[in-house]
Amino acid sequence: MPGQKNEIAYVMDLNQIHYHWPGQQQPILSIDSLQVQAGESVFIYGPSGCGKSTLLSLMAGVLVPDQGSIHVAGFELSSASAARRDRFRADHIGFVFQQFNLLPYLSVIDNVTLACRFSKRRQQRLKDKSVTPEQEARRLLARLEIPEALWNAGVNHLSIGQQQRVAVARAMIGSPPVIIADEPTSALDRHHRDQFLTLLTAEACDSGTSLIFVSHDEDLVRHFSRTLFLPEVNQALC
Ligand SMILES: Nc1ncnc2c1ncn2[C@@H]1O[C@H](COP(=O)(O)OP(=O)(O)OP(=O)(O)O)[C@@H](O)[C@H]1O
Repeated sequence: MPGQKNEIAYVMDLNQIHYHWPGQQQPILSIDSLQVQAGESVFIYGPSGCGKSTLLSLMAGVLVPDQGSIHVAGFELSSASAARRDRFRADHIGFVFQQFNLLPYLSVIDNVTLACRFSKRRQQRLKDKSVTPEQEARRLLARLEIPEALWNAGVNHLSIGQQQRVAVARAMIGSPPVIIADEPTSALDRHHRDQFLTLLTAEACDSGTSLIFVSHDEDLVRHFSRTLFLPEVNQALC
């Protein structure tokens, strides 16, 4: 298959990446090599403005690098068309954004199952386990400690912390090989932040999903199996 590597060694494999935003002279990112293995949970941290969100957008195929290659689960995302990247992302990458991007006019359950409606791959993975999207949404919501009384409510009835966990359930449904999370804990107090990370990393570990999580908050390091300080990996000036 075009764009497919023969041997899938890494869930995320970046080589010789350069990226600069339009209108800027200097690249914001210049990374020789960065790999994430299947099942790893990797914490990427660094100061504000050092390029963490830009890196995640490249990993998710929202942006494409000026140079270099990005393979995700063996597929060369960096040379694929925009439409192919969008399809690949829906099937293989769960994205948890800073603002969660939940749909306010849908219930909690419908927000979670929506990810399956856009992806036959996610549906198929659930079918292989003889589970419906609704059953899996219920399992994930229970696992992430969303009270059952809220499952049919609109998402705007939920606290910020609950909305974050719904966003995680939506990212995880249908077992994508990788979850990418962009600083989703910034609005939480220390207790709720630790509780959220414990639930997120436990579910990722149990489902064999790799987790790539960025933050400027070094305190979160202990929740992850590996830590990267982005300014050390990034040869571009921060
Ligand atoms: N949409 C954009 N257009 C142009 N330049 C951008 C854009 N987004 C980010 N940048 C530039 O890239 C730099 C890195 O931004 P990025 O959001 O990746 O950093 P970050 O490490 O995630 O920061 P923070 O921790 O504050 O979220 C910014 O300083 C900015 O100059």
